[in-house]
Amino acid sequence: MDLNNTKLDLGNNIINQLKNFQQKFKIIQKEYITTAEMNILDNNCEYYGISKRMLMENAGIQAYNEVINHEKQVENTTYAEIYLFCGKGNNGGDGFVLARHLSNPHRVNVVLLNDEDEIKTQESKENFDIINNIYKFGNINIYNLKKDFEQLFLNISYKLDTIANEDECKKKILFVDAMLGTGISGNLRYPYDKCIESLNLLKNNVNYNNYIDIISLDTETKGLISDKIITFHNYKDEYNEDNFNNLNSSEKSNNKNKTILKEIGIPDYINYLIGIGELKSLSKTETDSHKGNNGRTLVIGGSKDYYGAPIFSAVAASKIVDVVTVATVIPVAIALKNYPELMIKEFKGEYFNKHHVEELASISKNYDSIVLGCGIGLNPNTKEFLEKYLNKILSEKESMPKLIIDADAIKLINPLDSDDLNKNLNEKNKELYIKLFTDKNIIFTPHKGEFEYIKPILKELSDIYQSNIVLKGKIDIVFNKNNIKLNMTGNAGMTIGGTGDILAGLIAGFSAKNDPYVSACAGVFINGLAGDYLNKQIGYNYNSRDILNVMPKILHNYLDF
Ligand SMILES: NC(=O)C1=CN([C@@H]2O[C@H](COP(=O)(O)OP(=O)(O)OC[C@H]3O[C@@H](n4cnc5c(N)ncnc54)[C@H](O)[C@@H]3O)[C@@H](O)[C@H]2O)[C@@H](O)CC1
Ligand SMILES: [K+]
Repeated sequence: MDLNNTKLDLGNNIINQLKNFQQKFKIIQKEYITTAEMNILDNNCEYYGISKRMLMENAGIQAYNEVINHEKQVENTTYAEIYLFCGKGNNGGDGFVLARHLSNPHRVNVVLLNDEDEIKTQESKENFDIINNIYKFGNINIYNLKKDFEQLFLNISYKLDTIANEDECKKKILFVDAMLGTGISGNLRYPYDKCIESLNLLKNNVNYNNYIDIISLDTETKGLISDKIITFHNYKDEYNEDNFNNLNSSEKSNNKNKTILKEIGIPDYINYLIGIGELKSLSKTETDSHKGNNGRTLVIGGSKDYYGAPIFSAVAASKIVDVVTVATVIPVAIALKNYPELMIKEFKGEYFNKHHVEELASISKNYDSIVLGCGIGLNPNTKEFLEKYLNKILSEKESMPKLIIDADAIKLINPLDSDDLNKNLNEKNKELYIKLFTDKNIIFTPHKGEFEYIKPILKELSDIYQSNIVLKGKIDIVFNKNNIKLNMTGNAGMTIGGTGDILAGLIAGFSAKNDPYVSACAGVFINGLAGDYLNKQIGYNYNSRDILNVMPKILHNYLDF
């Protein structure tokens, strides 16, 4: 099964192939999505044309359907009043959409937790404006909680008393929690904290309890006890991490039982596509930074046979981090004199060998990320060097930089005792490749041929591998034990020499200060984007140096680096 033999028509056959790939390498996707991943998905939806405005409308309609179902749950119960507590983020935006749909025929009270001019996003503002335009005609009241707090909760208690007294008519009041969703950070600020307190008080009041329903949109705002959570797209329990983990098992299952998951128009395959989201999630260059703050990368590579590879890799990394050192052997170091932006650490000899291990291992811990392998060659001394070097730095776990293992290094560390790739893995350096493949800070960047050296190891360690693999090809596959994504950028022009070295350098640059998996995704994406940009300008007449030259422009276009 090979994703790269697909015809241009991607269709769902690529998803089936992806599923086969997942099975083959026992990639188990998590059942829920984290906030960071949701934000990446948001931006990727936008990148592929599914706007946040569309998603918000879908969320609001899905919530509307659920509210109506919930209302009907008890025989001829109706919501005499609905209060939607709306925050200033997009969770609040969902509330505005829901209010619009509920306002006919329900009586709807939109309660702003912040002032109108604090509403954060365009899509949320637009949905509030609609409410503002029609509320005179619809059954809609608008409150500003900071101004109306006392009066509002007095009104609510009065209405609850009235309903409680007319018991026979089965009326209820619905509170919708559209205060905070996945954008919550830290402890609740006023008036969110007081609002939650007041709602919980009302809910716990025996005189009112039967006449109140509380429904949370997307996530339960911290501290609120709601009857139902309508969450969108993937179930998010990472958001509830603080109180989710504190919940005991029965509460946890209750949390899940009261959560209903609604799809909002994000097609499943978008989860598998790399887009602008990964790039945007990377930490930005700190403005008031001093040298080294924005990452330090070490490139270990080069040999008598290849001197260009480590340079391509190092120059690529230098577009992202502010300190790049090339550790290489003398024939390459001479060529590096023309690259003043790079620091050089020179080692005697024409190939790396075991005498270089001590010194190189000791300087390695001063770096945030390391590229290992570009142009390093297949000399037997180098194989011995790699095994000793890797064993040494992998034994010092605490200061382990992110490690990108590329090109010949992938071949050299292969634990097979012969070139016959189907032979069993030999015991000789088994503990080395177990260390290598169970470290989530390690990223392998094989092309198809080099992947043959990795496959048998992944098979044997299929239950425990944690490292990241970038399987380069027409469609790049970036995966680890719990994630798999495809990269669609790039074109046939990218097969020129050096693009793999550039990719390794970009991933090292990104991963110096960011999550290794996301950095690997961002690396293949931006590398292909640069190639596509050049392809549009000059067809296939570009080389790796051209890619390096346009990289700052591409990075700037897509990132506020
Ligand atoms: N991700 C998606 O695909 C979709 C997301 N949608 C909604 O968008 C939400 C995420 O929107 P946002 O990222 O704007 O985040 P939120 O809507 O959760 O709001 C975040 C804002 O609330 C404020 N805030 C954060 N923590 C606070 C605290 N402790 N006390 C007081 N104020 C606090 C901050 O100013 C922040 O800007 C989701 O939960 C979901 O409801 C929907 O529109 C559907 C589509
Ligand atoms: K909420």
